[in-house]
Order: sequence, then structure tokens, then C-alpha cells
Amino acid sequence: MRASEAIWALGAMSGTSLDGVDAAMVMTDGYSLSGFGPDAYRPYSADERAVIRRAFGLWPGDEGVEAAAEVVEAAHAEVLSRFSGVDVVGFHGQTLAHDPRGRGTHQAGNGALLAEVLGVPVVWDFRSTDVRMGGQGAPLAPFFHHACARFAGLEHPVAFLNLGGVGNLTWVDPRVTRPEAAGALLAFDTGPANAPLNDLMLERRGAAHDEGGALALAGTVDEGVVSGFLAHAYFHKMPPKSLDRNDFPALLPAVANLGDADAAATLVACAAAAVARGAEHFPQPVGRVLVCGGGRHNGAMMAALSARMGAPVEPVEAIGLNGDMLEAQAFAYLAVRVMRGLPTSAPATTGVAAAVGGGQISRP
Ligand SMILES: Nc1ncnc2c1ncn2[C@@H]1O[C@H](COP(=O)(O)OP(=O)(O)OP(=O)(O)O)[C@@H](O)[C@H]1O
Ligand SMILES: CC(=O)N[C@H]1[C@@H]2OC[C@@H](O2)[C@@H](O)[C@@H]1O[C@H](C)C(=O)O
Repeated sequence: MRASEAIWALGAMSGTSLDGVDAAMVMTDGYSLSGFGPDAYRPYSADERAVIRRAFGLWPGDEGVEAAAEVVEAAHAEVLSRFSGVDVVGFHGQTLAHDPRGRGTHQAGNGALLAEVLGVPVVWDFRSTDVRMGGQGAPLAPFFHHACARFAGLEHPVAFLNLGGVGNLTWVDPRVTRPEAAGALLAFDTGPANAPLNDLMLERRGAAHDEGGALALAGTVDEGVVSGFLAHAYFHKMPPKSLDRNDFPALLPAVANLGDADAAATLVACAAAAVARGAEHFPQPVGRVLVCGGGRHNGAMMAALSARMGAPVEPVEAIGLNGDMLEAQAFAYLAVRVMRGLPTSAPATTGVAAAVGGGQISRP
């Protein structure tokens, strides 16, 4: 295999909203994308989810972490073994805790074990090196967003917005050829996205999420709660910056006295307002905001974003991408970059001092 040859990489992501494992293949030489392959989704069972949820906020060695890691490893082994023709796997694992300037960042799941089970090299532990070198360790998808913008032939600055449990925003100038070069990217977490809304739905309606945003669409936004939320210190920090799932503990209590629909509408407005606040950091205006992640299925979220952003807000499907698989594809792409010694983050994406390639490589 020549170093410049494009290979098939399989990426896997278990996100903060804890719905399940996404897995998807991309073909790449580590620089540009040459195609997309099959994908799969493996939901966690209620019992599995409960084991992982109990380990949120915990660090290696803490009671409960090993049980969560075993669930994560077994679910990944099951879904990843469905694929064939895989040259390398990019395994993100499940973030349990993230405190880049304190205890570090913690993703459960052992890639060495998966390499044994799957019989292919596995790249994993993508975030630790970046954190050790002074970066936030997140977001890491921006280098892939850059590759996507170039793959789609975009010629002007554009934003990618991921609406998962947490939101993250990437400003991309596709005219700059290398993602680590100055002026190519600016990326950061925007704030809570679906996580507080999911928590509300579970608490009030026993549902996993607000399907289509129907409940939020029926409610009225409490603007007082939104302005209180925007007073949080996070919105006064300059990017790059990143968040843990539980960094806004006061948000849910702030809607406790509102009716269900008004509370949902207000949480959606907070998520959208956080994104709009983030967009104030863009070095140049963007022509469009391309949305990936589950939040793009929430009509209330998309409407709130359209109202608050100064550019058209569209799902990434508008440029031919799969918005449910973008993060899994990102870790496939990043795995090939790690294998080839290329950087996966830069000062403008994680705040790391200089461009760095994270990730351990485990061979079977
Ligand atoms: N049909 C839908 N209607 C409304 N919301 C939806 C729908 N489908 C997914 N979502 C929301 O999207 C969430 C899942 O998004 P996604 O899979 O992108 O998150 P994640 O990858 O776990 O999170 P992160 O990117 O923060 O790691 C669900 O928990 C739900 O809140
Ligand atoms: C520490 C961690 O796992 N962060 C996740 C989380 O989910 C969304 C946002 O917060 C983003 O920073 C990141 O994931 C994406 C895939 C990233 O690194 O780009």
C-alpha cells in the first residue's frame, strides 16, 4: 500500500445523546475524500444506556467505568463486524467526562481490544494528545468538514453545524487547501443542543426526544430564560472552546415552571441563540449553514436557527452528504490521517499550540 493511496476506513461514533453507535465507511488518502461507503446504526438497549448513563462524569478507575466500557466495546464489536473490505477503523468511543483544563478527557472503550476482535488496525483515543498539548481535545470533526466542503466543490466560506447532545460549529474556507493552514477553519462548541430537550422530554413525557420538534413548535419562547442563559460565562469566552454534556446544569431548572410546550420551545430557542452567538466569531460571513446531527430533524430547531442566523440554514443533504453519519465518517477520515502521520487538529479548531495528530494505533 503506497502512502498516498486512498483506502477504505470505517469510523464509529457513540455520541453524547447516547442513542447508539453510528458506523460509516469513507475512501480517502487522508487528504481528500474519494467516496462514501455503507453505513450502519446500532441503538443501545435501555439497559445498556442505563449502564453508560451511570458512568457519565466518571474517570478511568472510578467504579462503574469498566461496566460502561464493556457495553461500548461489545456494541461496537457487533456493529463494526458487519462490514467488509475495511483497511482501518477509527473508533471514537463514548465520552464519559471532558474537562480539558482539569482532569483531561475520557472516552470509554479500548481500541486495542477491538483491533483483536475485528482483525484490522484500530485508531482510537483521538482526543488525549491534543489535550496534553494544551488543546481542548474537541471538536475534532472540523478537519473532516473541510474535506467535505472541498469534496462538494464549494468555493466560498460555509459553516457546518452539528446538532447532537451538544452543538458544534465549524467555519470553513474551502479555498484554503490544507485544514491546518491559517484561515482554513475556526471551530468550537456552541452550547447545549438536544441534550436538555431530551432530558425535558424524558422527565415530562417519558419520551426520548421531541419528535420533529412538534412539542416545541406548539409552545411560546420565554425570552427572559433565553437572555439569562446567554449571560453564562461560556458565551463570553473566545473560541476555540469546548463543553461537557453537563456544563449547563442551570438550564433545565430555568424552565421548571413553564408548561411542557413552552419549556421545549424555550430550550430550542436557547440552543439556537447559542449557535447565533457563536456565529458572531466567524472571520467572514458564510453563504449557508449546513446542519448535521439529529437536531436537523427537529423542525422547531431548524426554524429557530433560520430566524437567528444571517444565512440560509439547510441540512447537509443539500450538498449530497449524510447528516446522520457525518461524525462516524469524520472518525474514519481522521483514522487515515493518523495512520499517515497527518495532523487532526490545529490552533483554530481546538486551541492546541500547533497542529497535532492525535490517536493511538492498535494492530491486531
Ligand atoms: N426525528 C427527530 N426529531 C427530533 N429530534 C431528533 C430526531 N432524530 C434525532 N433527534 C435528536 O437528535 C439527537 C441525536 O443526535 P446525534 O445522533 O447527532 O447526537 P450525538 O451524536 O449522540 O451527539 P454529539 O454530536 O453531541 O456527540 C436525539 O437525541 C434527538 O434529540
Ligand atoms: C468531548 C466530546 O466528546 N465532545 C463531542 C461532543 O459532541 C459534540 C461536541 O461535544 C463535540 O465537541 C464533540 O464531538 C464531535 C464529534 C467533534 O469532536 O467534532
